[in-house]
Amino acid sequence: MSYAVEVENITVKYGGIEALKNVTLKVDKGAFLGIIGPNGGGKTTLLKVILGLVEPISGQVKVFGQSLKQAADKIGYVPQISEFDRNFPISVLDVVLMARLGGKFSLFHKYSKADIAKARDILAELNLSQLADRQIGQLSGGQLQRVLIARGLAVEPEILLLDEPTANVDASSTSQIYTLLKRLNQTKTIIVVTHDMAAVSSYFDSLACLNSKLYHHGGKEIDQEITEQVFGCPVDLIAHGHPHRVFASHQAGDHND
Ligand SMILES: Nc1ncnc2c1ncn2[C@@H]1O[C@H](COP(=O)(O)OP(=O)(O)OP(=O)(O)O)[C@@H](O)[C@H]1O
Repeated sequence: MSYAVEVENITVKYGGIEALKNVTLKVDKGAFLGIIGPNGGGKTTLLKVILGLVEPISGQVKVFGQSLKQAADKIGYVPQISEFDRNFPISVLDVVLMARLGGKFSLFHKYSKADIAKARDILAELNLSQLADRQIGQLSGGQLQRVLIARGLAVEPEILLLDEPTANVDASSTSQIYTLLKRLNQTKTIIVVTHDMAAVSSYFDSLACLNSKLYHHGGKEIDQEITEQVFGCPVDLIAHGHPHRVFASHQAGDHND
């Protein structure tokens, strides 16, 4: 089995803060991986290391067996919605088009017909065509999140990394977004940082638990010992009503599911 992403012995420090300690994570091609952990546990940092946006002090990352430089165009990124300035006066179509330029964005750039056609195709695939000319400031949270996914897909990646894609959306948009990701997973490796434990139980096929160190990577049924190590609190505080499905060793009958 070839790995989509191989993170080996990565350590990241921000000044005195050790955000990642010796993290090794090998993600199979075609995986739909959820990364969970407490606030400040290093989840975003790990995504940024995989993207080459944060430089580790030790360790290495490979994507499909290649260096990050060689494989940069194989990865699409959907940042946390809070990192995105929705007051920027730009249309939905332009958000997707800009991503096709990579780092070479210029206000005076003229997009090729092929770029415009591709951006429109992606919007159509995500059922967003009717919003193409809408200013992003006029979108709902769920719509903006799907536009950001469209932007992540604009580079036609083989791997899609998403940071909290359902943090600010309601239950119906959440299920729409995960259904969409599940569909995209038919052709892409998907890695999602999330606090959404319901998603963990119903959508992901594997799970990584991170709190500076990686405590678990494998099946999505994790035991109480791991959750206490990772979160430092009882399971019930994080399970949001889905303890049985998520936590295999949890006592049956403790909760009404
Ligand atoms: N640019 C930075 N400079 C300094 N410290 C940082 C920087 N980015 C992150 N950190 C620190 O590194 C640690 C890990 O942060 P990170 O954002 O990776 O965690 P996270 O698991 O994504 O958190 P959350 O769930 O709250 O989004 C935190 O202590 C954070 O304050």
